[in-house]
Formats: sequence, structure tokens, C-alpha cells
Amino acid sequence: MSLETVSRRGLVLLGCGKMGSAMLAGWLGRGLAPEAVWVLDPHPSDWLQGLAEKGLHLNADLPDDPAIVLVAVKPQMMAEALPRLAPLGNGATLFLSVAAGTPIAFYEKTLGDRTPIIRAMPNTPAAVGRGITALTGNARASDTDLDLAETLLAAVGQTVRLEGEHQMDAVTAVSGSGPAYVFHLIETLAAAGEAEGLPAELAMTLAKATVAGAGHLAMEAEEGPAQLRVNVTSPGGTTAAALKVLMDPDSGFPALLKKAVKAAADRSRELAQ
Ligand SMILES: NC(=O)c1ccc[n+]([C@@H]2O[C@H](COP(=O)([O-])OP(=O)(O)OC[C@H]3O[C@@H](n4cnc5c(N)ncnc54)[C@H](O)[C@@H]3O)[C@@H](O)[C@H]2O)c1
Ligand code: PRO
Repeated sequence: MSLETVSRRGLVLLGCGKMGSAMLAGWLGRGLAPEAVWVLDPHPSDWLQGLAEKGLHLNADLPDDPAIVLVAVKPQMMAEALPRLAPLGNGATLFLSVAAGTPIAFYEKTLGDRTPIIRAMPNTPAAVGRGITALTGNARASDTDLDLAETLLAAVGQTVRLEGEHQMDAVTAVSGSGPAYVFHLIETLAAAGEAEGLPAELAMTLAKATVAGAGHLAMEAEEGPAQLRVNVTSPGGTTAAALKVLMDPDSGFPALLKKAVKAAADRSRELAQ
């Protein structure tokens, strides 16, 4: 199945908030026509309403056999929102869900176990084409389905295929929620700069550019992050003084991030109950 097929048969979004909109923006930017898109969302944004004036079908009757349904409602809304799409189950429509927690078994129960289903975990840098999405499919999802999902998801960043759904809670805790940890790092780095006497605006400019630049370097450099860290650290210098605090096994990043990532993965497992 190709993108032309998606354009011809249609793409449906169930829920189009922050994540659905980031992905839709990527696809429209890659040339998908608004006329090929159906959005079901009781609270459409101004952006979506503007697209409706350009041909996007907003809260309208659905096509009989869309190529793909992107499920992007909150897991807490899933039981209420998904059943209306049951008539599209057990057919040729591929369901691609980005919801945290909700297991593939839930979609199979609601839509029918002959439905091709792919569960994916993207992240919000998708909004600027720099996301990473991990994906895995059920037994009905063919290689062609996985290829199509990867082609669509590649419009908003990198993709990785998982060994199986058992990896999804940890993936959610690392890359799905991860941007929030990094944004909090920026906030706290800027606040720490202020505490050392910098004006707020300057501290924030330095913190944002440092995190963005270090992230870019980590992606581009041949060395791994550990060597890149060593490259910044002069023996007996300023970085070494800070890393003594941050790398403390009991109170530094190792313990803190392990605890935070475990809390997120545990919550993902709870949402699946
Ligand atoms: N935001 C992230 O960083 C992120 C990352 C990865 C995955 N996700 C997943 O994406 C999904 C959406 O998250 P979000 O951050 O975009 O949330 P959001 O609240 O911004 O968007 C959810 C949308 O669903 C709509 N909605 C509510 N009830 C509905 C219904 N019955 N039918 C159709 N639409 C309905 C809401 O109006 C809203 O626009 C979640 O399942 C979340 O786990 C989010
Ligand atoms: N945002 C969703 C949450 O916080 C899923 C990953 C990122 O639950």
C-alpha cells in the first residue's frame, strides 16, 4: 500500500490534539491533500477548522474503506471513542494507534481480531520533523502495513521497529515522555543560571541553545555521548566539579532518571489494566 492509496482511500484521525496535529502537519507538509483526511474530534482546534475550509472532512461521515485510521485520543477516552470505528474493523483498513498504555488486545477486542493494528509511540519533536517513533504490529499487520506505517511516520522523524509489544512500556518511558524530561532540564538549567546571577532571558537562551546543540552533536558525532562528555571535561576544571554532583550514583542523574523512567513505565503498565 502506497501513499497514493492513502490519498485515494482516505486517512481518518480519531482525536487530533497535540500529537495527532503534529503528525497531520507533517503529512500535509509532505503533500497529502486535506480532501483525503477525515478528522473526528469533538473539540477541533482553530487550525483544524481552517483546514476544513480547504477540504479536510471535520466530524463528517467517514469513507467506507479508508486506508488507515490514526488513533490519537487519550487512553482514558479510548473506551468511549473507539467503538464508533468498529464498522471499519476486520477489513482492509489499517489501525495505527499512538495511545500510551492501551494494548493491542484492546483494539482487537473492540474492532475484531482480524483487524490489522499497529501500536506506535511517537514523541512531540514530531512537530518539527525531529520525532522518533517506535512501532510494533499484531499478527494481522503485514509487512506492507508496517512499511506504510513507517513511511507515514517517517514524515515526522525517525522510526524504529520493536521486537514486540513487551518493549512498549519502557519505550514510552524513555522517548514518548522523554522530551518532557529534557524540557525540564532546560527550565532547571536556566533557573540555576539565574541563581548564579544571570538575567532570566539570557539564562534561558543559554540553556535552550546548549541542550539543542548538545543533542545535535550527539546525533552527528562519531563518538558516543560518554566520549562527548569527556571532551567537555578538563581535569580539575568546572565541568568535573558539576559532574561530581550529577554523576553521584545515589543522588545524581543515574538514580534520578532510573526512578523517573520506572515511574513512567509503571504508569504505562497501569494504563493497560
Ligand atoms: N503528547 C505527547 O507527547 C504524546 C506522545 C506519544 C503519544 N501520545 C499519545 O497520543 C494520544 C493523544 O495525546 P495528546 O497529547 O495529543 O492529547 P490531546 O489532549 O492534545 O489530544 C487528544 C484529542 O482527542 C480529542 N478527543 C477527546 N475525546 C474524543 C472522542 N470521543 N473522539 C474523538 N476525539 C476525542 C480531544 O478533543 C483532543 O483534541 C494519547 O493517547 C497519548 O498517550 C502523546
Ligand atoms: N505523553 C503521554 C503521557 O504522558 C504518553 C507519552 C507522552 O501519558
